[in-house]
Amino acid sequence: MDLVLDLSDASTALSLPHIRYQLIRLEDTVLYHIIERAQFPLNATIYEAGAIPIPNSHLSFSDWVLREQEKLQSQIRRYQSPDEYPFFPDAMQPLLLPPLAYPKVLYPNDVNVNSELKRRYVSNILPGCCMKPARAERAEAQENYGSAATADVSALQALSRRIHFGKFVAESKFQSDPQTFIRLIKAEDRAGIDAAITDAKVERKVLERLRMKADMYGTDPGMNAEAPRKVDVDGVVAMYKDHVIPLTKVVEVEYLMQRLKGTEWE
Ligand SMILES: O=C(O)C(=O)C[C@]1(C(=O)O)C=C[C@@H](O)C=C1
Repeated sequence: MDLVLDLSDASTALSLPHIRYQLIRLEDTVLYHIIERAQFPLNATIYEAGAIPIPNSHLSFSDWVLREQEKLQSQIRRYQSPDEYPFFPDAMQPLLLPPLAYPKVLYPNDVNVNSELKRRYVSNILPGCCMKPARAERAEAQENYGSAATADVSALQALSRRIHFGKFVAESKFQSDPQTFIRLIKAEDRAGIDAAITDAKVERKVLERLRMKADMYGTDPGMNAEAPRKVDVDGVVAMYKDHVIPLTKVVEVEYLMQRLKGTEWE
């Protein structure tokens, strides 16, 4: 799979402006896939295990589609890329293509917040982003079950990639001030690490820009300016404010907590 971060040399890969540029670019990817998903009703049935019978599986329909996609994509190197993490690590298959040699930019770690992301996606993000008239009037449409689950795969993968980019942000911040981070990590001071990686001004800018993008991308040129947007703009902002940014910070903190393992930092 393509890696949007330029890994050809480690200093570019870990430059904070470069990483932030990629985070901004990923906003477009996330928004695009959420807009695609929002054209279908919520279809809560597809998230309920057992509601749609699947031979030899107890998974919900949506989970089954995601797991099968991951099985396939694992064979074509998707999860070799250091910014891609599976939702179903147990589904990984042997590679069909020869492995790629990515330069080692990140410190070895097992941080993966995808289970929590998927839980929040189903219970909060999706109900918040689907348009309200669609929620009320188009409660279920079984003819869209496949389309909705397919759109979920793309949306979840884009969100996961954005959130796990936190590892590159954390590595960059660590390298710019190792002494501070080593002290906090050794003290297991997660709250202190969280405070050290937080930049409230950048977060405000992310949310302002996202509101403008959701409003713009959710409108067609020539459409009546008052017409409903293709996606719930407040829902999109809440998705980032309450879930995407907080989970990115969890990834940053947990990555840093593992950053000194096996090293002899003094
Ligand atoms: O850009 C950064 O410095 C990040 O750590 C990323 C991010 C975000 O998720 O957008 C998270 C924490 C910071 O407070 C600001 C922004």
